[in-house]
Amino acid sequence: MIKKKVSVQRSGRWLLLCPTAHAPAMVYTRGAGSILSSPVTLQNTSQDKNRTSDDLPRIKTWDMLYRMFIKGYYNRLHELQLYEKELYGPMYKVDTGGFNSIALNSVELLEELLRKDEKFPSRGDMSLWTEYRDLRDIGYGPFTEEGDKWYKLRAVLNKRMLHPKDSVRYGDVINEVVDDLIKRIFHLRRTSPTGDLVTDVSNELYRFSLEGISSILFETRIGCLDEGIPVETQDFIDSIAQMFSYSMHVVMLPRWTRNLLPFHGRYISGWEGIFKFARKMIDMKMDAIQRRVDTDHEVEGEYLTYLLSNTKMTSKEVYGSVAELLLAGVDTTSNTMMWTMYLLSRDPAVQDTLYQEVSRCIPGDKIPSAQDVNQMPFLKAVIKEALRMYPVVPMNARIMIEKDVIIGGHFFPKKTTFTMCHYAISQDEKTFPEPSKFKPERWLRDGRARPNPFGSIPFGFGVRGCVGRRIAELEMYLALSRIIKHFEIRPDPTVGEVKALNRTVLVADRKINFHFLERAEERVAL
Ligand code: HEM
Repeated sequence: MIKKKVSVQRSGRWLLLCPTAHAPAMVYTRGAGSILSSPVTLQNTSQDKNRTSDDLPRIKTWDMLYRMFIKGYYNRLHELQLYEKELYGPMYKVDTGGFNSIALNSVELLEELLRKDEKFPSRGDMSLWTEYRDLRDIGYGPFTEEGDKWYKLRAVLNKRMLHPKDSVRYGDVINEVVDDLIKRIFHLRRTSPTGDLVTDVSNELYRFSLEGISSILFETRIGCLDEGIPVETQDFIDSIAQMFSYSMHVVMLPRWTRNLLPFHGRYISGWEGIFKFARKMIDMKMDAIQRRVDTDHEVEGEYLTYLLSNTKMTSKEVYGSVAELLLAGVDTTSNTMMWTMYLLSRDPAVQDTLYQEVSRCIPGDKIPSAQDVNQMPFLKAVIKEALRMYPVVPMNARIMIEKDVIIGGHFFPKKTTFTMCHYAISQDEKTFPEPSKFKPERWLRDGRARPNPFGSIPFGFGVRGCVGRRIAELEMYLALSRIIKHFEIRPDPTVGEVKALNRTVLVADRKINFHFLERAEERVAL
């Protein structure tokens, strides 16, 4: 709550400029291949001190192209990590002319790198995203900003978002959206031919996630879960899809094709649509705040109100940051929920354990609150395990900008790019026995030895880690606990076995349907 009289600034800037960061799809969609056939083991001995990247197994352009386009890894780059680890061991060099990096593919090397990370960690070139902002003079957000400016921006954005106790304040807002999700599941299954089937669940979860994150970031509902989505909201959804789907063309095609081919124009028009909507929502909030200030009323609100009235951010800077928070917070959360439900649907025993915990902690018609979630360790473990098996951001990057670094006994000069193979690392049976089994219990703090924490870090690590982590977790906990309370989720046998594709994030290779069987003891009026 803001008590003092505040004025909403509309001009000036205190940050901006500097390329970088990542859209998970862009930075992470580089792959590789090689001519080496036997595994290589790296040892950390004193003689390694003088080793450099020249001593590492090397992957060249044609190997990469062969693997991606002939062997079909283009869409399955996460699986390529497993394949390459078999061939080259835990550290290898990707040297494809335009893109050079050192791939780290073991938990030890990953930990070593992240513990040596710099004060202002960097993920790499993000000009794809900054270009539009430069064109329209919009501020950079947490993804695209770098260096000291990024650090200061994160200090502002982290407040009211990153601390576990911060997420509690969004519990009621999220629960309203969860109410609508549950109602929508009831409606969809009722109107299905079998009376319990919901088709294309990913799409429903996308709508839920977008509504959830928008209701936090815009402090208003945008109607994604309504029967007929409002036209403006639909345009916004289409713009997001358009921007992402034309990103790859923009990355792959040379600049001179931009005036000849339609792709770059469509990419830019996707951004236009995103910012048109975001600007409208933010301006509406700003006007409302200004009206209250002008009439000497208290200004009340949460995240957006805080950004607009408690920080020195200008509206253009707020547009930039809010748009990036929003884009980062939809596919990630919705696909994690989808994979979690997929795993639960195939494992009735785990699903039942979860149901027992949920119904014990939230008996009767009680709606779980953010605090109640802390009484449900198995619920948390289920999502943690789903993120281990399907880390929606399966690969990430770091560039050591300022300093040389030694990793795994090898010397790397500053400006070296490292790719972190999170997917393969989280499948390593040394860290996770029976890695392909869905075993949430491995995360319980019940006296058993816990896995190396770097084995699965789905939200990244350190000061550059995910800013939306607490919100994403709360959304998933509140939604999943309610779904499991009402329904037993069963697979739709007509769908068959689902594989993951490495697109913007890890997505399913087909539309997924579930049967939602209403639990007799939970039949409550909605
Ligand atoms: C299951 C859900 C999510 C997962 C698995 C996830 C994962 C990640 C990962 C792996 C990173 C990179 C961290 C690093 O480089 O160390 C990241 C960054 C980021 N995430 Fe998330 N994320 C999720 C949800 C969200 C949500 C809901 C938001 C917005 C509220 C969000 C906003 C961001 C932003 C802005 C960054 C860039 C931070 C920076 O560079 O300073 N994410 N996320």
